Amino acid sequence: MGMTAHAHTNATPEPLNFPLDHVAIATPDLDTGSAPYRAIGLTPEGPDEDVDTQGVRVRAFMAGGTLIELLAPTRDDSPIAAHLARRGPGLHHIALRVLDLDAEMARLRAQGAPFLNDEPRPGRAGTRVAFLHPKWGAGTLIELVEHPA
Ligand SMILES: C[C@@H](C(=O)O)C(=O)SCCNC(=O)CCNC(=O)[C@H](O)C(C)(C)COP(=O)(O)OP(=O)(O)OC[C@H]1O[C@@H](n2cnc3c(N)ncnc32)[C@H](O)[C@@H]1OP(=O)(O)O
Ligand SMILES: [Co+2]
Repeated sequence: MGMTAHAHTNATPEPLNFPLDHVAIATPDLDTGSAPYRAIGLTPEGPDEDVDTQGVRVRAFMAGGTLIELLAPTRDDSPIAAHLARRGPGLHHIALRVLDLDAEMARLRAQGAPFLNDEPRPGRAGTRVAFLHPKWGAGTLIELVEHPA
């Protein structure tokens, strides 16, 4: 079916800019936060990962092509510890995948977008990440994430 729809049906698809990479959920405890996703039938992708520069431990569940990431704080000064204290557990941020993080940061900065970090920072699984302030994000903390080549 559909063989005539595209001239290059079997070609590797071009990687897209801005697909939804992950949705992140703050939890005081990864097992507690994971319970609903395990009950639904998802299983974690590999082992939990500590991202020391963000003060978080991450457990990722693949849901279709998008991850649901549970984030638990590993330090008192973790942004997740602050979030849990002020806003409680639940949705924390969304992350959009970009092909060239440095280029997207420069482009958005030229429009006045307020990045929370001056330079890209290490994220889970060898990624580089940058965050935009939730006020600018119309109430949502937005992350841009670039995967290793
Ligand atoms: C592992 C890695 C990966 O994906 O690979 C990760 O994701 S690490 C994920 C963890 N790392 C990060 O989140 C790093 C970036 N985050 C931060 O810098 C911080 O957490 C902020 C987002 C700036 C929030 O810190 P803080 O609340 O102290 O800032 P602020 O006082 O300027 O708050 C400004 C306003 O934003 C609101 N606000 C705070 N956190 C929010 C959130 N997650 N979603 C939506 N709104 C939020 C506050 O209630 C406040 O609103 P009102 O003024 O109306 O009260
Ligand atoms: Co994230």
